[in-house]
Amino acid sequence: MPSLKYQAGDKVMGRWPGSSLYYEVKVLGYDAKSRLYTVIYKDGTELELKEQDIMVLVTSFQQRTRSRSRSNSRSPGRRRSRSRSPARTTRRSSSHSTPSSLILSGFPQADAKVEVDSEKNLGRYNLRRRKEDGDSKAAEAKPEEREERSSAAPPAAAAASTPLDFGGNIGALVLMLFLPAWVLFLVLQVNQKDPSLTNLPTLPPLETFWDPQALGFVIIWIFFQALLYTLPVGKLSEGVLLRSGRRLTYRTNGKTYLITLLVAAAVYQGADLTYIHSHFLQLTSASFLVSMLLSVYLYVRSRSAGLDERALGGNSGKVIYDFFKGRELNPRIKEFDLKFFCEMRPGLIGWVSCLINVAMALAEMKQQKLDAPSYSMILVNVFQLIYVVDGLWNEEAILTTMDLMDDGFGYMLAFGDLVWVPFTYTLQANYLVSHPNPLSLPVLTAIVVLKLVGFYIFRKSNSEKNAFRRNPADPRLSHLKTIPTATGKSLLVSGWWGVVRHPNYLGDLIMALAWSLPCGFSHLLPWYYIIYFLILLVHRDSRDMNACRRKYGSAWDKYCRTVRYRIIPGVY
Ligand SMILES: NC(=O)C1=CN([C@@H]2O[C@H](COP(=O)(O)OP(=O)(O)OC[C@H]3O[C@@H](n4cnc5c(N)ncnc54)[C@H](OP(=O)(O)O)[C@@H]3O)[C@@H](O)[C@H]2O)C=CC1
Ligand SMILES: CC(C)=CCC[C@@H](C)[C@H]1CC=C2C3=C(CC[C@@]21C)[C@@]1(C)CC[C@H](O)C(C)(C)[C@@H]1CC3
Repeated sequence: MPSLKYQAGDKVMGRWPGSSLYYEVKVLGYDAKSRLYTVIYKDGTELELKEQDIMVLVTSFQQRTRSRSRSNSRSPGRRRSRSRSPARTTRRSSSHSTPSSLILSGFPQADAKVEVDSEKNLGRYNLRRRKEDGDSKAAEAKPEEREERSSAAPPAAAAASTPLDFGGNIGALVLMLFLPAWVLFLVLQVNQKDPSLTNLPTLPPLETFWDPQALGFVIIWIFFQALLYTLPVGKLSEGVLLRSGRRLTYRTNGKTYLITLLVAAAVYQGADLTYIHSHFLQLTSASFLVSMLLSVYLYVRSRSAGLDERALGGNSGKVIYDFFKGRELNPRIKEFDLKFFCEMRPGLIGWVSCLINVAMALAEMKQQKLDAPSYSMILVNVFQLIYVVDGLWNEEAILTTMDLMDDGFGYMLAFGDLVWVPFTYTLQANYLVSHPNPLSLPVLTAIVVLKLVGFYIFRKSNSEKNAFRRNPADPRLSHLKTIPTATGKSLLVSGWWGVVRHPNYLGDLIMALAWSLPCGFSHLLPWYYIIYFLILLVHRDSRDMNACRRKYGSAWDKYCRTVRYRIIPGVY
């Protein structure tokens, strides 16, 4: 490569894709067509980088010399503080010719210009490779060592260059208009005697949508849940390490309150919950209003969030897209985490525990003049109750999901949590109120077995990944094979995560099937959930694949080669 800036064999600093972190890499070659350098990181990860993502390596000698001269000019106080905190970044000397990106020796500082602290940085980055991939414990570090190393993993600042999902601004705008319209369609359609596709509902007069009492109930419900969430009862759990270098704590007390609510509902049965069924449209529009106000609040406050507090995917600078996707990663009012609260409490608990689904069962009894809910209704209620109780029981596991780790909190999740989940995930129960579907015992048994199989796969796979991410050295996981990655984190390649790349989605989809089956095959409407869910999870899977490809580079490719299927073994 004669006329090139970097030659094969050169040791340089290469930017880690999607981040502002630079690590030592060796140049392997250059592709004139794509104008990309192939480089290899110290752990063996090979990536292709643009020239602007590469810079000259600052050697330990140069570094030491500069550090010495710099530290000589520093106040003793500053020197002391540096040696006490090895994870701190160092300021770039003005004479240094490297780009103003970040090369980190520890936690990233979004707005700081820092320089290569190569000795320390490389020491941390120089991962011990496994003798073989299957030798899981040989190369795994102690948890505290792992924690330290993983501090180098998260990208420094929310890059505006992160690829846009959903078709960017236009796609986000279309979705923002389409999603509420779709909810409205479902809510109106399910009340039709014949909810088939050839019999579309007519739009009711505008004043039907507005009911101050319904708005009052929605606000009271949310504030009641917020009050329960803030009481100092229950466990405090730690979230994952953030790019800002912080770890947030969450009060994971959902199950305590779910039990309290269920007991309270069983004891106090005087309330006429059928109000929920008869005012479903008004409750939906009231919740939509609340989610809209919340989204505006979230967008406005995100303007004062630091770069390292913004989601990588929601900080594009495109107003509509960022409003939809969510700009701030973990918006909090003091210790009150808005995203965690909205995702786990008002909508989720409202969905099943003592409100919407139960209200549908009561409405069915009233409308069909039954002494007890039908078997189909009982199945749907019990299945979804299991799902929500499980979610709250394992609340801590949500801290390692995409929503909590990667997605900002904006319209998508605010609307999803407060409108989409409570008012569309209840569609099967809503449908059964006026469209009975008697079940024979063998069919009922088959559906129960299907649900249990789905639940088993869902729970086991989610718990396996959560346990591994929390403590990779957990002795209960010692039998699992892993692939090391340049970030210091490993990827599970056997167990559930060796079957397909998203075994948890597989379990979730099987459960979704079991939720629709009790409604029979007379209409497509109650099957909407599984169709939507399939689209959501396939899209989510590809978003995650792209994000992991950016995070883990060739280690991810290796994982994909080993575990070939994404969600359904042998099919997809
Ligand atoms: N009912 C509903 O409407 C919905 C339910 N869900 C459910 O929520 C749950 C969470 O889903 P979601 O947040 O989308 O995704 P996951 O819980 O699957 O999280 C994906 C992350 O897991 C890590 N990961 C991926 N592969 C591996 C591996 N081989 N070894 C170790 N870690 C790995 C990666 O993060 P990293 O490496 O950074 O840790 C990746 O970004 C699922 O069960 C899903 O079915 C999701 C959406 C909607
Ligand atoms: C179309 C649209 C607006 C999509 C928004 C998607 C949200 C509805 C979902 C994104 C991820 C979710 C999760 C759950 C509910 C649905 C949303 C918010 C979840 C809380 C359900 C209960 C599970 O046990 C779970 C905790 C694993 C799950 C987490 C993801």
